[in-house]
Amino acid sequence: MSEAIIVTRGVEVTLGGNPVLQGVDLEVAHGEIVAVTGPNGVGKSTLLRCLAGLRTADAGEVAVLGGPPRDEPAFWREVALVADEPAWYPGLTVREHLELMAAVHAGPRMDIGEALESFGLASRADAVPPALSTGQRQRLLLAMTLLRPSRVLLLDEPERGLDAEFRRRLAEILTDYAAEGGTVVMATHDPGLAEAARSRRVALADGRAETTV
Ligand SMILES: Nc1ncnc2c1ncn2[C@@H]1O[C@H](COP(=O)(O)OP(=O)(O)OP(=O)(O)O)[C@@H](O)[C@H]1O
Repeated sequence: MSEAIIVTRGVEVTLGGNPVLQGVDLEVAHGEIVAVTGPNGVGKSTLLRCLAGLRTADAGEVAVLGGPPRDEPAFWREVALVADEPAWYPGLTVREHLELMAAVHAGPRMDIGEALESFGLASRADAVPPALSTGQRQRLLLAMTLLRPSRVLLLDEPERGLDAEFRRRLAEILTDYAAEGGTVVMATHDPGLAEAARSRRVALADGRAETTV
């Protein structure tokens, strides 16, 4: 068994007086892709927020890369998150967003042209985000995140707004990332994406996590 990069033990979170997570045990190995599934409101985003250190568990333990997640630069240099907060600047073009990521993160994983091609954004390279479609903006967020080096990728419904063809492409992008030694946890409602990415499926139900496939 390879080294566990993410470990949770008995994680409990109560929100607005309601128990959401009630003892989540999860281990994610180095190079593994885990898809967290389950109905709306079951706690997938809450679990990701705990892994990202954006929410503290009321009980239990969370370790990412050997220690508790910390909302500080050293942690965020290793861990990349795509959630639903917009992370783009209205005054910069698609190409400039990618140039910005390449400039601030040492050792980008691909060059700008490659990223534009890989994420299907070449024809929109000179557009600003407000002029992009919903799916193109999501591709931009993913391109910015995958361009920078990281060891852990946390994705909250990465399929949001993406067409079927690009979802298949995303599965390849994620398997390549994992093959390079990255570890992925994504919350998803798309069983096709979870399967195409050859992920281990972990279903959240009644506040607990269970591997299903
Ligand atoms: N700030 C908050 N205060 C109170 N309740 C909250 C808060 N944030 C989330 N919740 C509740 O916690 C539960 C879990 O929410 P969460 O967003 O983690 O679910 P999810 O599985 O990601 O859902 P979805 O599939 O709809 O994205 C939901 O019932 C939600 O209404």
